[in-house]
Amino acid sequence: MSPTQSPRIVVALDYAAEAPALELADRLDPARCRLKVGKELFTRLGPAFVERLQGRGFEIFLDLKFHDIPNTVAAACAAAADLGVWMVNVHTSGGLRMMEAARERLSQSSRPPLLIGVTVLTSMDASDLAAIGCPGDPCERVLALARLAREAGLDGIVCSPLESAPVRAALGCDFLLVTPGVRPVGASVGDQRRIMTPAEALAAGSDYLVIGRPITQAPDPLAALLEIEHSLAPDAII
Ligand SMILES: O=c1ccn([C@@H]2O[C@H](COP(=O)(O)O)[C@@H](O)[C@H]2O)c(=O)[nH]1
Repeated sequence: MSPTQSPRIVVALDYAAEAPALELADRLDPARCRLKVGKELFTRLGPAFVERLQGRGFEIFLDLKFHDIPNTVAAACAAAADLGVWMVNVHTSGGLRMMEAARERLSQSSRPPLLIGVTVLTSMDASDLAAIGCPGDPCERVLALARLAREAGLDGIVCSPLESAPVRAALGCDFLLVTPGVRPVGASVGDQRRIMTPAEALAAGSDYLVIGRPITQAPDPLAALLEIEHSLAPDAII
């Protein structure tokens, strides 16, 4: 990969403790991937852990999926901006005013992170949605929430790669599609429900592939990452 190219794989550092997470980070190259810090490690280790990773040169997706009243979410986004993260996210189901408040507050930051809206969790299928009172096709719901996120001025959404092509067709190219629910051929699906392979996800129009357990739980995480990169080459770069 040339230095001018930007990595499209975001490794989800979902570990129960700092040591294995840093052990993996120390084997990874910030030029080849970004890292995602989510609820588990952030709750255990806090902002200092994010700073340690940033100190090693990694751009960080702070995946805390803020979902609260507008004032609270805006303030949390400002805190994420102060931490210097690359990307932060909120739940689109928090509504237009909440997303607008986050956008507005980040516009006051000198170095705002990308602001991304979570649509329908990739662990949910149509029956899960129906059970919470939202019957219908997950893709239709993702499209509706994506339009709302765009109206609020967000930079993009989290969705399944299954929705990348329809969202691209509806909303165009200048809207980031961040997709978990990525499983290499043969990998365990786990709790994910709406999935594609890494190559399928890129071909469908995903900008960033969020991949956790297929890398972090592999006997050799670095080899697993390299295998995924090879499955994507030469399109794994932007
Ligand atoms: O809809 C969503 C939103 C976020 N995630 C997060 O992505 C990773 C996926 O990890 P895997 O081990 O590759 O399943 C994880 O941190 C989730 O919290 C998501 O999966 N779906």
